[in-house]
Amino acid sequence: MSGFVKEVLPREEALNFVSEILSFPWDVNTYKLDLLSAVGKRLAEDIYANEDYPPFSRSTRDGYAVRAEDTLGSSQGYPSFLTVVGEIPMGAVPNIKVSEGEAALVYTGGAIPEGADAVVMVEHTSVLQNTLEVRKSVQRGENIICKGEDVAKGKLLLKKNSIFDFRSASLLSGLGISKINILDLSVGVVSTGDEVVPEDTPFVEPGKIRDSNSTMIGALLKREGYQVRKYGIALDDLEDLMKLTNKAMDENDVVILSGGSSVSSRDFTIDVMNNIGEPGLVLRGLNISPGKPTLVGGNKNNRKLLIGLPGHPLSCSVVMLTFVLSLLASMIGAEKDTLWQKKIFIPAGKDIYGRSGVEEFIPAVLNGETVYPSMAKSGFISALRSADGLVRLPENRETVRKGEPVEVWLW
Ligand SMILES: Nc1nc2c(c(=O)[nH]1)N[C@H]1C(S)=C(S)[C@@H](COP(=O)(O)OP(=O)(O)OC[C@H]3O[C@@H](n4cnc5c(N)ncnc54)[C@H](O)[C@@H]3O)O[C@H]1N2
Ligand code: MOO
Repeated sequence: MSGFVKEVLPREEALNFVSEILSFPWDVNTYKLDLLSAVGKRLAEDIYANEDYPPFSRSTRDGYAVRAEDTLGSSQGYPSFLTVVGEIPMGAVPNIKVSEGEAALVYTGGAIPEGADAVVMVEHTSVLQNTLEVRKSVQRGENIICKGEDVAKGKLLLKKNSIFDFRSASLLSGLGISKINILDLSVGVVSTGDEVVPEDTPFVEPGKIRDSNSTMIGALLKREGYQVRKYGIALDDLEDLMKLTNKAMDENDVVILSGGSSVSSRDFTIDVMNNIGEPGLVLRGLNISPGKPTLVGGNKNNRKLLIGLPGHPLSCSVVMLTFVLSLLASMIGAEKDTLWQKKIFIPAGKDIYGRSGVEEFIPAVLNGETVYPSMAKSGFISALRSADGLVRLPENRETVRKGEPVEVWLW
C-alpha cells in the first residue's frame, strides 16, 4: 500500500488526484480496423487528409462547361451562342480545352476542362449541330466543385480519442483511408455479492437479486468506444474476489468491480486493491450522492486501473456517468468531459431539495422549458429509463426553488 490514500474527495478533486498519482495519461495499445468495424470506437491518432477532395475540379450538373464571362447577360430573350468543341468522357482526363466562345458537353461528376470556369445546365441550353444556345448566364464557379474545395490536402480531419461514427465514414472513404488506428482499451467487469445471480437466471430464489449492474457498466463503456469483457460474479470471499479480479486484470487495462465497497464488505475490495502492486488503493470515497462508497486503485508499473463501485444500481450508474467515464478519459489523455455530457441550465419545474456539503445527482425529466427531478432511491433499476439526464446540485447548493435555474447533464 502506498500509505497515501485520500478519503472522500470532491469528484473533480478526486479526478485530478487519481490522474496525478497514477501519472495519467497512460499509453494504450492500438490496432487497425476497417471503417465499418471501427464505428463506435475511439481513434488512436489524429487523421489528416493525404490528398485533395475532390481530386480534380468536377461538374455538379449535366450541362456545358463554359467560360462564365462568355455567358454574361444571357437570357431567354437574349441568348448567347457558343461553339461546342466536344464531350468530356466520364472517368477520364479531358483532352479538350475550352477557349473564348467555346463550350464542352459535361456530365454530373465529369472533369472540368482547362479554360472553363462554370457549367450551364443542359435545360438552359439547346444545341443545333455545333452551335450552343445559352439562355441563362452563369457565375464563375457555378455548378463546379473545385479541386480541394471540400477538403484540402493536409487538413486535420478527425482528432485522436474522438469516436468514429457515420459522419466521418464518407469523408475517410472518399480520401482513400480505409483502415484506421483504434484505441485498444479494454475493461473487465466483475460483479460481487453472495446474493447476486446472473442476469439470465430464469427464477430467482428469495433473497437473491439478478446482476443488473455489469451490463449497464458495459453498455456505457461501449457507448464511449471501449471494449468490455464480463467476468461474472465473485462471492463475498476474498479468495474468490482476488481470483476473478486477477484474471480480469491480466486480460484488461481496467477492471471495474460492482458492489462490495460499503462498510461491511469493503475490506475485501480494499484487500484486493492493496494486492495489485504499487500504489494499490489511492482513493476511498467520493463526496457525491449517490455513490459515496467508490474506491480507486492502480498499478503504475503495469498500467492497470482498478475501480470499485457501489452495488446499488442507481449509485453504480451515477458514479459511472459522473466519475468513471471522466477518469478513463483522463487515463487515455482525452478531454475529461465525456461524450455524453451536454450541460444546460434550465428552470426547475418544482422545488428540489438538496443537502449542502455534498455534490448531488438526481435523475431528471425535461418537460418543455423546465426540468423535474424524479423521486428515485439508489436501489432502483428504473430510475434512468425515463430520465433525460441528471440534475447536478453542487456541494454548496441546498434547495432549488421552482423557477430557479439548475444545472442538468443530458444524455
Ligand atoms: N451501515 C451502512 N450501510 C450502508 C452504507 C453505509 O455508509 N453504512 N452505505 C450505503 C450506500 S450509500 C451504498 S451505495 C451501499 C453500497 O454498498 P456496496 O458497494 O458494498 O454494495 P453491496 O452491499 O454489494 O450492494 C448494495 C446493494 O446493491 C445490490 N447489488 C449489488 N450488486 C449488484 C448488481 N451487480 N446488480 C444489481 N444489484 C446489485 C445489492 O444486492 C445491495 O442491495 O451500501 C449502503 N449501505
Ligand atoms: O452512496 Mo449510496 O451510493 O448513496 O446509495
